Amino acid sequence: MLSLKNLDSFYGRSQALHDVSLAAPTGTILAVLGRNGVGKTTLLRSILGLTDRQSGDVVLDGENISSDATFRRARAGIAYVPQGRMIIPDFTIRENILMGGFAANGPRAIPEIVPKIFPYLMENLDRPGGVLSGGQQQQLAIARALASGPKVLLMDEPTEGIQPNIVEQIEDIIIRLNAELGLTILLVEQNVKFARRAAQNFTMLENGRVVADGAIADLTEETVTKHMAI
Ligand SMILES: Nc1ncnc2c1ncn2[C@@H]1O[C@H](COP(=O)(O)OP(=O)(O)OP(=O)(O)O)[C@@H](O)[C@H]1O
Repeated sequence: MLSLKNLDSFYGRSQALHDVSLAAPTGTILAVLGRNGVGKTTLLRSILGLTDRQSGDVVLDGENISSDATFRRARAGIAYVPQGRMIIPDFTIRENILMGGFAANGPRAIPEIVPKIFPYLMENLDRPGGVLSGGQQQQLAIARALASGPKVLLMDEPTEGIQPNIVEQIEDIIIRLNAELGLTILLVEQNVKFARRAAQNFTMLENGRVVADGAIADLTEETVTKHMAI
């Protein structure tokens, strides 16, 4: 279980998150919803200690990791698939994947599930990451995150900017990673339809605060319109 208690988070003097509490039970998907700029990316970054300053608790499986350095949080089992993918274009696909292993203590290896879910990457390990399409780069970012052997995946708008015909494939992979590896996933999404398909629970943010949360089955269209319509 990953939980946040009364989390405040800051960039310089500017407070981006206010008193955020949430819980993602082990093996579930929690959708983090809200308009652009409400603090969804900041929430994921705060879990890894990547903002300038934060207070409150980040608790993973009963252990309070909120004063740990980022690399210790990664070693505790949290991996990040950032918005924009952030792969290194001049590194090979293999190097990009193995880079994720540096976040963990164990041997550096291509994770066992990668050939099953991303055969294209396995067949092209020596090609540079930069030649991949958006969808393939997203696969690579997910493979890199898996290389640290995580318990929790933080995913920031994983289908953003990806060709419509590939979006469903990425969505299916996310659902599979949860179902087959039992990964707990925090899924930042603007796509409510996918959030409803994948997640058990949701948290809605507005201006850096939680304004609604609960089981995704209880997320009403009224709440979506109120907090997500532009
Ligand atoms: N590095 C930064 N330095 C200062 N302020 C920042 C920084 N990153 C984000 N912010 C501010 O924090 C607030 C929350 O931004 P954040 O990127 O977390 O929102 P978001 O919901 O993820 O938006 P988007 O969907 O556009 O990614 C915004 O007001 C933003 O301007």
